[in-house]
Amino acid sequence: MSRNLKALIGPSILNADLSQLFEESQKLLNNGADYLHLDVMDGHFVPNLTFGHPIVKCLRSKIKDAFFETHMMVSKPEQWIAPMADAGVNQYTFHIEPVTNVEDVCRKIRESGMKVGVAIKPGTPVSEVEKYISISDMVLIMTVEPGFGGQKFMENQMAKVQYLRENYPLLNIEVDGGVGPSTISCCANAGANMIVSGTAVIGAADQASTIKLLRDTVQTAIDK
Ligand SMILES: O=C(CO)[C@H](O)[C@H](O)COP(=O)(O)O
Ligand SMILES: [Fe+2]
Repeated sequence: MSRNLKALIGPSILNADLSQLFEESQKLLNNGADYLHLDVMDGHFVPNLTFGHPIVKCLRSKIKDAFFETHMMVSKPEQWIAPMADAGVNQYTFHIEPVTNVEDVCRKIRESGMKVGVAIKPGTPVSEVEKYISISDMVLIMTVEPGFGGQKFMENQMAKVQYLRENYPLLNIEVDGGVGPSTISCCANAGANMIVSGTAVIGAADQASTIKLLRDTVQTAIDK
């Protein structure tokens, strides 16, 4: 795999104690998280609700320097670009499934100063997202049906990751859903370099060593 790639671990705070969002986030960063993955759900694209830009803005006011990725599980990603940029988001990752003009959304995200992530659900073919690689900074391959934390990792999604890694050696490929110590080798060997892990990290007795294990496993595969 290309040595120019970097293993990055972005814990998801979805299943954390959200009444303590700042403390939980700071703890993850103190324990070695490379970035924070913030799951935004609108109750329409997915059957669940979380939080939006006002909460992200509050978190940003207390955490100045961490990289924030918002995973936008929403039906109208275009609607939230400006508010999320204003809230201090660094990367805006959105699902392409409900969007008719993906190029337009990518351009608007970039113009607002954020990095662009494009995401697909397990049922969406990788060819659907491949079209947008040249105008994106990262592709997210979901390894659960989006909507809830704590679900079982879908190993059959690794074929998509493998295909992308073989064809795009320098692409940032993120996996999200059911990823933890027992499934990380699978992700690392397929070629993912950006790892979202929610339940496995939040619930770990030792967060720092869990984050380190995830990162070391992925970096070892990259350096092979
Ligand atoms: O996008 C998501 C769900 O839609 C979450 O990021 C994901 O589920 C992470 O949590 P876990 O590691 O517990 O699966
Ligand atoms: Fe997510």
